[in-house]
Amino acid sequence: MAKQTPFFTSISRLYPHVRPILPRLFLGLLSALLASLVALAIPQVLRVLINESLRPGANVRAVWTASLVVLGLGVTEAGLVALRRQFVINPATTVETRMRVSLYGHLQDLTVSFHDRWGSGQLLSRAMTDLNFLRRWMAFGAIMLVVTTITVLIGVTVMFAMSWQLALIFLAAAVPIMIYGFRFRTRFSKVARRSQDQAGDLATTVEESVHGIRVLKAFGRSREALENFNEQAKELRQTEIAKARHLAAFSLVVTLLPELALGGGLVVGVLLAASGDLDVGSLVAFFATAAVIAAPVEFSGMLLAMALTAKAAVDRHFEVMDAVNTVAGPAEPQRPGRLTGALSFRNAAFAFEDAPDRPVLKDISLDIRAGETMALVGITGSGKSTLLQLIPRLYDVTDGSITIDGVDLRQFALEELREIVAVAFEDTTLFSSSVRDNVLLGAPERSEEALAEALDVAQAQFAYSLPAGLDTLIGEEGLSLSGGQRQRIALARAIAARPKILVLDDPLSALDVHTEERVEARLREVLADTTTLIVAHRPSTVALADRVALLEDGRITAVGTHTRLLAEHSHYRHVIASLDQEPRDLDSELSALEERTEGISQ
Ligand SMILES: Nc1ncnc2c1ncn2[C@@H]1O[C@H](COP(=O)(O)OP(=O)(O)OP(=O)(O)O)[C@@H](O)[C@H]1O
Repeated sequence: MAKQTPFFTSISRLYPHVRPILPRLFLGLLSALLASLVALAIPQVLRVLINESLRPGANVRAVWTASLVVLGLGVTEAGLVALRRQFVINPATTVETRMRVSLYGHLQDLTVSFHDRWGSGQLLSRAMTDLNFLRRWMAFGAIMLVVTTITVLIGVTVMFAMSWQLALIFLAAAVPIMIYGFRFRTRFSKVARRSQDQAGDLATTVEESVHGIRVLKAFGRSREALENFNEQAKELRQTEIAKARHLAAFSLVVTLLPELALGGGLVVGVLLAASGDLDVGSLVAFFATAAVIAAPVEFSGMLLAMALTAKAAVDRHFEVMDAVNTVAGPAEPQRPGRLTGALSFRNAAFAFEDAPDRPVLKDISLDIRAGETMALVGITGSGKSTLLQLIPRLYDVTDGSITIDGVDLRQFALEELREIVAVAFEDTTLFSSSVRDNVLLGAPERSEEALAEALDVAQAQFAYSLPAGLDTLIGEEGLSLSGGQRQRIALARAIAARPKILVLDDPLSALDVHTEERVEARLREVLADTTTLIVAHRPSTVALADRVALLEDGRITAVGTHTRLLAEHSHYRHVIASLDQEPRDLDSELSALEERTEGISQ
């Protein structure tokens, strides 16, 4: 459960965003306040009207004048309400947009560890629902809360001025309202927060099931997914009902008590008028004033509920904005004197944030020479993908260091590091845009040549035959590509970035043998002067490498050529044998390799 902060501490955090629009908000507030004061003035005109027109020999012109004044005040009040809207709606949408953009920017900066922990729906609901609510609160709820408070205070003062005895009856009704209001605030805050969090969880479930719709259908789990969703939706409904109940109970109190005061006040008022202690005009004006402030008082429950929901929205927004980006570039970045792409791990270790005592990578020391291609081999779960993700600093080492040409990754400007290192993961993500944009995502220059070469190396020529060629929309909202096609586009994206260091996480796993052979042939040429670390799940991928590093339970246990490791390392032989789909005779393969190597060296 998030820790509760006082209301004003939370709301004051909006100040930097609201500051630029404060003058317009203030004008909006002023319009709303004037509208309320005009409404409060009407009973005073009524008082004069009654006292003047009902007395014997009254002047008929005075009746007309007073009626016209009442009409004029009514029109002015309507005009001022419209003016409030005019003043605040535009600036409030500006604040909403700015906060949304800064949230999105911050989410882009935050670490992968942060995104591992946060459900996408929670972030979605913060970016959309919470900020949408905050806009409506700034433009209406906050202003009306201030105006209502001022109106009630002025109204009560006017009522005291007209008859302190009657006003005291109304004041007595206000005491239980305030006590109840305090309890309402505490209870409502909790359910408001709970409902917003549950709405976020519900959004995560929708997102996940839409994303995984094929799996759910294929495994016939749609019914379970629906039941799970139904449960979550019911929980949210219960919370919403609890919210509505709290609000209804408070609204009942704020409506009923003034009505009771009105009844009691009427009896006392008539007695005062009968005894001559109060003139009839003041009696009517008193109750007309009470009627004017009755509406804001009744409305106060809703306004308070809006304010508490807005506070929860602010807290939720800043929970994300306060998350610190631990993977940031240094204030004074360094770069190597000469960038060759030599990559070194020095006693590097890594543990995920949720399991700090169980390091996934331990004491990794590995040197990959500039231009060298090294394959990373290990059984499933040994930490290969995790190790690759350390290189573009998707995660930071928890111990030791990784350097490029002697400079620690953490000393590079982050943008520069990510220009030096390009990645292609097995699980490819394509964006909702054209093939061209997807491939050139990280390219230093958006040239047709770079695009064509990258597609050629990745053997992704199929892209030219798509309905709109390279301008075909792919990704979530575009054309669906096959797994192998997606992988080749992702590989082309990594190649088009022309990195010094290429990090490939089993990028050919979905390709058929022939396409894989062609990609490998072209990759060999490209990789000639690019330092490459490639996770290999197939012996054919291992064959691309100059040397192989064997990862066993998070440790590098052997480094060498494929031939040497086959000859000397039993676990390596075991891993290679397990990678192969076809049964292989490793001994005869080794003899053949040795013969070939001897032939070359002679
Ligand atoms: N985000 C994460 N949070 C916590 N633990 C994780 C996370 N990602 C991976 N792990 C754990 O780290 C270990 C290594 O995972 P990793 O994906 O690096 O293995 P791998 O060698 O690439 O496996 P595979 O060959 O199956 O892809 C696994 O035990 C996995 O459960």
